[in-house]
Order: sequence, then structure tokens, then C-alpha cells
Amino acid sequence: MPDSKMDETKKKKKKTAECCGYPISIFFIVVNEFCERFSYYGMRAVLVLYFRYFLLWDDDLATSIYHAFVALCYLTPILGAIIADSWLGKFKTIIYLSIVYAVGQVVMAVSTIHDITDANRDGTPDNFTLHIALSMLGLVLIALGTGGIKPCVAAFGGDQFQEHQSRQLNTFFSVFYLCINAGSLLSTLITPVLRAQECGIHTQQQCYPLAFGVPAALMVVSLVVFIAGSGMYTKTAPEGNIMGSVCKCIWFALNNRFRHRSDIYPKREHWMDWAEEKYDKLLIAQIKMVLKVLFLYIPLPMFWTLFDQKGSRWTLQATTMTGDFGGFVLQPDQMQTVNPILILTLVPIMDRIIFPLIKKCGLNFSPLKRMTVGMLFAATAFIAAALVQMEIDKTLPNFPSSSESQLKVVNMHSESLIVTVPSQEPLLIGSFESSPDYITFDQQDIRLAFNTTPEINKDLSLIKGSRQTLIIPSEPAEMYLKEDIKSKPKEGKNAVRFVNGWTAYLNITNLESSLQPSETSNYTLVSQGMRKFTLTDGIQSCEFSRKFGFGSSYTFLIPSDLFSTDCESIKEIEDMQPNSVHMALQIPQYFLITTGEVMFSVTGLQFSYSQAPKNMKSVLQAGWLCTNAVGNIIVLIVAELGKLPKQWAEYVLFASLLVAVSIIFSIMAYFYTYIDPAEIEAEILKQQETDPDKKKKKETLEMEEKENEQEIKQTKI
Ligand SMILES: C[C@H](N)C(=O)N1CCC[C@H]1C(=O)O
Repeated sequence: MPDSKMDETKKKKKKTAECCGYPISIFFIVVNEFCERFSYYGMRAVLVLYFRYFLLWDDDLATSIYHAFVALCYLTPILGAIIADSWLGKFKTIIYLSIVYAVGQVVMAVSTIHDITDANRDGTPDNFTLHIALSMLGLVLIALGTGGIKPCVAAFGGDQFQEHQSRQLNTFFSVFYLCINAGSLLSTLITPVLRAQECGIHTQQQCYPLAFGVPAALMVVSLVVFIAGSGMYTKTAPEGNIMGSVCKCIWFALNNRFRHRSDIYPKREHWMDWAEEKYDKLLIAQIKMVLKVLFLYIPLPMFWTLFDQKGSRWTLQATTMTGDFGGFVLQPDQMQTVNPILILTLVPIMDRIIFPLIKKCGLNFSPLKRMTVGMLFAATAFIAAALVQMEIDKTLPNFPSSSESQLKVVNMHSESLIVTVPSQEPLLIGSFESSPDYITFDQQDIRLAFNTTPEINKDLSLIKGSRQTLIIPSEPAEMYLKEDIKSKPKEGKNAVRFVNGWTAYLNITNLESSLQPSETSNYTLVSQGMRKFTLTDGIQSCEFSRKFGFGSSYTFLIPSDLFSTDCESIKEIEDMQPNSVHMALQIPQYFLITTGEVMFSVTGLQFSYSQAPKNMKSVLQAGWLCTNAVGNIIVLIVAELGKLPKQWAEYVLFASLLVAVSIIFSIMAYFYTYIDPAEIEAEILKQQETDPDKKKKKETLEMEEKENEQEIKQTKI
């Protein structure tokens, strides 16, 4: 850095106002981060539901676009860092990209207003293309904004500290992380509640505009707060196209090394030293610092691969568990809020108690050691998840394999039936009852015999890998097969269906269409808690209530005396037991992964700042964030494509991979020497002032280049 610029920065730094040893300006930065993370996580909390239930995408498309968006949010930091370090400086970059971000959030919120295209006022948008186009535009702008400012905000916060505030600088990164998680926690709790409200101009629908509008408003607040602190910030000026110079310098070093590959040339300490002929020693030293750290980052995405499965695999695991905590009921996706809650408690405990205690014991718990231990904690979290999975597996129904088929028989006939089933004892099924459980067959084609008069023999062709129910109506000869669900219902909900034994059409609330006599409805999903169904034939009606747990499936048999018994004679057949393993069992795995996160992520943030040269602080923050993006991409590729037959085995596989990676990382870390970039930079600047060789080397190189050019010209002639 030219001396004049260094002096300028130092002069500016002297002016910063302090409170309790901290620069006052960081107050604006942490509040800005809180609002921004509220905006980001709030929007993310309802995004998949918006895709699924507003845009009506299927599960696969919704989750793929969601993960791709998250990955993009962690890839764009590199763009923001280049703009900040090479062109606009961090302050302006944060402002401009925050505007892009806020616009993106507003576009996203507008895309969720169904009334804008609902000309026929039926409650569903008429022009999905417009809504999709708007939401995709909004998401791209959000990804550009959130990713672009992320490396700049952390680094800009760090820039506010002076040399004598190194202790406060470390605390800043912890407070910064606390704000991230406070924002994340509040928004993940609030936005789903906002979505659940009903709103609309022509028709009342789930209130997505409010759920996306509040995060948009918070982003505007974030921008205003940041601008409000404008007069107090220490702003380091960008130093020209630094990324351009870095790329050219690396290219030159590689080329020069190749040109001098013969043994006659003396070796140099580092391959980047081959750029010395043309480039500043300072720039070369800075590139070496950055490359050293980036090399160290290579194994890190594996941590995020495990971490990011909290939102997918662990939430799916929670859907097979029960969330009834007595006083309150937790939904499967709400389990994720345990992570920010634990962050808010663990960061102060680690900072104030654990790390000082370790230091007092004389142990050197250096940043890279902390990160390694953090990775090991995350691996243990996955072992805990595997143990929980084994417990869940014990309670799961025996679902058919791909070569098997399963059958249940429901008897709606007025008399008991004896059913002869291949290679089984004959089954006695009482009137208005079902066979005790599903019968598993290795073959698809089976013949059943019924003791009716006359005897009925029925040939069935079952579906492989499926569960089916044979419904025997009041007229047994009209028996028919109905396909059942073959996995736990989604999101911890309960699947229910009705068989109409009443003599006329029935309308049942929550069911799509009315039921003909003897017909079986399709499944409808109901949430946990007390649910009420009203049954009516248009003349009479009665109400049927039942309390549901999580993840069960029932077939309700409607009798012929339905209305005379006021719905009380409805009989339930439990096709799938409700979940019985409690969600509280997931707390240890959340605790372990969050402890790992505090050690890994907070430390990584500090480390990336402290080891970066002054003019590449944002670039290194971006490199750090990219590890997260790569982790997300690995989740998309490996976890989605390479599913193991047993979920617990997949957890153990991921844990083992992370242990292996952390061993590699610890070896790499062992050879890493911590540096003080400012000291190195100052030293080189001093050396350069007294280095007469430098000019000579440059002149020689220029002459060499000219000679080469002339040679080329002559050969052409
Ligand atoms: C919500 C997480 N606990 C968290 O703080 N983060 C996950 C990825 C990095 C970090 C964030 O910046 O959001």
C-alpha cells in the first residue's frame, strides 16, 4: 500500500469514538447484521412452502430450487468482495448491494400477491408465469445482495478496530455471530406465523405477502441503520483493481516458472517468487498469505455438508418423531430453532468460561485447533443422529421392499368372513373390521377365497413395493383394491381416509369430493391435535372428532347406522401407528452440532479476518463463505443422489467422512504458521524503500521482453 494511503487510514482511525473500549460505529454494524439476517432467514423460512403451495411445484423441484438459491447466496460473496476490495470500497459496496437486496425482497413480496393476476377471483393466480418470473428475479437479486454484502459487513466491522483493540476485535466476531442468530431465531419464529394469517383483496388466502413483506421491511431498516452510522465509520479506500493485479501476478509467476523450468536456474523459495521480476514484493507477499489460507480451506466444505443437513435430513427425521412436550407442541420444522437458541447461550459460555478456562490450564487452543475440534463435534452430532435413527427405525412399520407387496382386508359386509390367503392360516375377519395387520407377499399375483354363499374366489394382481387394502363392501362380489400410503406422512402430519358404509352419498369436511356408497376416499392430511369432521348426506349431519398425534394413518369405517348413533359408531382402523420416539431425543445432536458451529464458524470468521492482508480482507471472507456454498452443493449432489438404504448408515458415513477430513485438516493446520499481515506488510514496505535491486530487475525484464518482441518480428519478416 502506498505510504500516503496508509497514513490516511491511520489518521482516520485515530478519530473513532469509543464506548467501553469498543468503537461506537460497530453498534450500527451489528444492528445492521441483525436486521439483514432477520430478513434473510425470515424469507428462507417460508420459501419452500411458497414454492410448494403457491407456485404449486412438486417437492423435488421446490427443494432443488431452494438449495440452489442457498448455494448461490454463498457463491455471490466473491463478487461482493471483488467490488469492495478493488472498486467501490466496503462502505459503498454494502450500501449499493443492500439496495439491490431490498429491491429483491420487495419484488419477492410482490410476486406472492395472488390478487395481481387473479382476474376470475377464485383465490388462485391466473398467470403463474408472471409470479414465477417475479419470484426468480427477486431471488437472484436477494442472492446477489445478501451474498455480496456478507463478506464486506464482517470485514468492515473488523476495520473499525484499532491495533490496541485486538481483544475487543475477537469479541466483536462473537457478538456479530450472536446478532446473526438472534435475527435468525426471531424471524424463523415470526414469519411462519405471518404466513398462517389470511389476507387478500378479492379472496382471503395464506398471507405470503406479509411473510415476505416483513423481511423486506427489515432489509430497508438494515440499510437505514447502516447509513445512519455513516459519519462514524473508519472507511479504508479500495486500492484499484486488486483482483486483476492478483490474477495477472499469479499468471506471470506460473508462466515465468515454466519458462525457467530448466535445472540451470536456481530454485526459489515459493513458486510465487517467480513474479518478483515484474511485481511488487508486497503484492507477492499478500498473495502468498491469501493462497496459504485458501489452501487450508479446501477440506472445510465437509463441515457445512453435515451442518446444512439440519434443515433437510434432520427435519425429515423429526417428522417421524413426536413433538408433544406436554405444555406445548413442537412441529418438526420448528426443531431447527434449537440451533440459534443454543448459539445465543453457547457463544457467551464459550467466550467467557470455556475458552478462558482452557487458557488458564495452560493449553494452547489456537484457532485452527478450535476449528478441528468443531468439526469433530459435528461428526459426533451425526453419530447421535444415527443412534436416534436406530431408535426410530425400531418403531417404524414394516414397509414392503421393492420386490414385496402388502395387503390388508377390510370387511364392510354385514357378516364375518373367512378369507383363505396363500401360505397363511385362514383369516377370520369380523363384520366391520379389518385383518390385524398387513400381510406381506413375495409374489404379485395371488388368489383369495371367501366363505360366502356362493364362495367367491378372487384373483388379485398386487403392486410391487406397495401397500394395498382390499375393501369388501356390503355386496362382497364388488370388492376392490385401494392403494395405501407406504411411508410416513409428510411433515409429521396424519393421513386419514373414510370408507362409506352409509347407504347414500356423503360429504365430509376436508375431503375433496363427496363419497358414493361403498366408496373409499383418498387420503387427506391432517395436522397434530384435535380435528373435527362433519359428515352430511345433505339432509342429516353429525360431527366426528378425534385427537391426532404425529405421523399416523387411519382408515375410518362409516357404518350404516351413522346418523342414528350421531357419528359415534364410526370405527377406526389404525394403518400406521403414530410416532412414538420423542423429538427431545434430537436435542443432543443439536447441542453437539451447535457447539461444533461455535468452535468452527465463529473462529473461522475471526481467522479469515486476522490472516488476511489489509486490501484483501473481504476476499478472504468471501473465500470462507464459499466453503459454505460448496458444502451446500455437496448436500445437493451426494445426499440427494447417493442415498444409502438405511438412514442411520448414511449418518455414520457422513460422520466418518468428516472425521477423516478433520484429520487431514489438522495435519494441514499443523504446518500453518500464524501471521500478522500488518507487520509483514510494514516490513516489506520498509525493505522496498532501501532495495536498489528492484529497479534493476524490472529494467532487465523489460529489456528481455523487448528483445523477445524484436526476435518475433524478425522471424515474421
Ligand atoms: C443460523 C446459523 N447458526 C448461522 O449463524 N449461520 C449458518 C451459516 C453461517 C451463519 C450465518 O452467517 O448465517
